[in-house]
Amino acid sequence: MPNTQLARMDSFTFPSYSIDLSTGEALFDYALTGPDGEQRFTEVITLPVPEQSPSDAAVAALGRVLELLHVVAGVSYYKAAAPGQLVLPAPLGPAAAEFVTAVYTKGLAEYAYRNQLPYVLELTPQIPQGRVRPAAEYDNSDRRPLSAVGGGKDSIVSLEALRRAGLDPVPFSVNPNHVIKAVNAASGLTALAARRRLDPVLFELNAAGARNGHIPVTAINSLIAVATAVLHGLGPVVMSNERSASDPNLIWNGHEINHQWSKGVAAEGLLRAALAEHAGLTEPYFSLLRPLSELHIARLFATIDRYDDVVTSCNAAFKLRDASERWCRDCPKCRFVFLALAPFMSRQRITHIFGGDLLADATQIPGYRELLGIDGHKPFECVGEVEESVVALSLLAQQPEWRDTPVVTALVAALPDTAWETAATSDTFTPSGGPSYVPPTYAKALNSLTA
Ligand SMILES: CC(=O)N[C@H]1[C@@H](OP(=O)(O)OP(=O)(O)OC[C@H]2O[C@@H](n3ccc(=O)[nH]c3=O)[C@H](O)[C@@H]2O)O[C@H](CO)[C@@H](O)[C@@H]1O[C@H](C)C(=O)N[C@@H](C)C(=O)N[C@@H](CCC(=O)O)C(=O)O
Ligand SMILES: Nc1ncnc2c1ncn2[C@@H]1O[C@H](COP(=O)(O)OP(=O)(O)OP(=O)(O)O)[C@@H](O)[C@H]1O
Repeated sequence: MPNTQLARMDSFTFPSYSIDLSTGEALFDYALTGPDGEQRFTEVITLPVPEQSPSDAAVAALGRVLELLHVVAGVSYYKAAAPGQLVLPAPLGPAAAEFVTAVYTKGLAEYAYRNQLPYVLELTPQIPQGRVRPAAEYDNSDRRPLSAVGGGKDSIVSLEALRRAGLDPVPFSVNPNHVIKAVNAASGLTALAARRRLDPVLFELNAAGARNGHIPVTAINSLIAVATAVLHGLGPVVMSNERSASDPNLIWNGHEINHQWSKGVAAEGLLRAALAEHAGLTEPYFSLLRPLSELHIARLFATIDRYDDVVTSCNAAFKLRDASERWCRDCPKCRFVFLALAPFMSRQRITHIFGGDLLADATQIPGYRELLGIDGHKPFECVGEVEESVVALSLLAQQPEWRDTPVVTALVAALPDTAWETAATSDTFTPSGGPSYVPPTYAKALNSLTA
């Protein structure tokens, strides 16, 4: 379909979804419609099939989770045209409606900003009138947790904390690539995986110049994880989203633009409430690392060495096409993670993990200036707060192994005196007292890493 026609699309709808429990394959249909006709899409999500048939209660709860997933996974196709009307397939209660609205507005905020589409930030879904049948309560809170694994340091910290605390986690990933498979192998635990196949038509439209941009992928992965946990009779989904994920990159037209919105604490609260209301799940989902800074997580990661040969946090390794083998060593995430880990491990160990030494490379200085808030705004990537970067630099500046490297020397000279005062009084290593949904049974799990 030519892009002139796509640009005239005025409505996005959700014609149907279905699941075949014998194969785990769910089909989610979407449609963009306008005066020139219709563009249909089908996304295929395949859940792992359990050995034992799920109970009737589990199947009922699963159906409700998939209803939410159908609507949320539509963001990938909605964004190809961003019509003004978003017409939901069925009535929703207030909590589910609030969550879905937030996914399409706050979750697409970076997309709206980059494409200069301010109305997306104010989108109000059209929700069919009618009563939503209340969900039966489904309490799986005391079962084994499903621990989402993304291949990076954060999910490794959670997985090890849960394991050492005796909570017997099951690793889980969507579309595990070679990095995730290697992390799972290093853990020695038996993992579950779901498959997600975007409609290839979307890539054709993208190649032809359709609107494109960032989507709240964690909201989609999270619901796939919850669906898998319910289908397998497992307990809560444990995420590894840190406190800095809640910080916006910038403010635009009075709205917060946050690349990591669906990793933030507000999204976590909305998803939990939607799952409780719509699917009856009492303890479905939380982030174990929510109270911690990235730097604090990096310090915990440094205490674990069994994943050094495989851990990879660089997003370039997770592209659908032309992915990098491991760390690309030239993106904001590689720069930030290197800076965050360096104070807590030897130069030899970190150089082994990354395949190179970023602080010895003067061409990295401009990128580090952005992370430290000297130039530009916080990059649109999963990176910590400016204050965390400043604290990491202040630690490196005191270490003989690091203080004379070209990058550390240049950055120390560039930072204003006020930054050092901020670093000296920083609460980076104090868990925040802000909102966190970690249940009491799990709250002490992180101590198992430092004990
Ligand atoms: C790996 C990556 O960073 N991808 C982002 C990149 O996309 P690119 O074209 O370079 O590569 P692909 O990921 O292979 O995507 C190909 C096209 O498919 C579209 N698409 C992909 C996944 C999906 O669920 N829906 C889709 O429509 C995509 O738009 C591409 O056209 O740039 C894109 C545009 O900015 C980003 O949307 C891609 O981000 C992925 C969805 C992704 O998985 N990104 C995570 C690594 C990521 O950014 N995570 C954030 C958390 C964000 C959140 O709120 O969940 C983080 O860790 O901070
Ligand atoms: N493919 C995936 N399948 C399931 N969960 C995922 C996947 N990718 C990321 N996640 C989860 O989403 C959350 C955010 O991912 P993120 O990439 O920030 O974490 P990470 O890979 O553990 O660590 P790092 O921040 O070092 O990259 C984490 O809880 C992670 O476990």
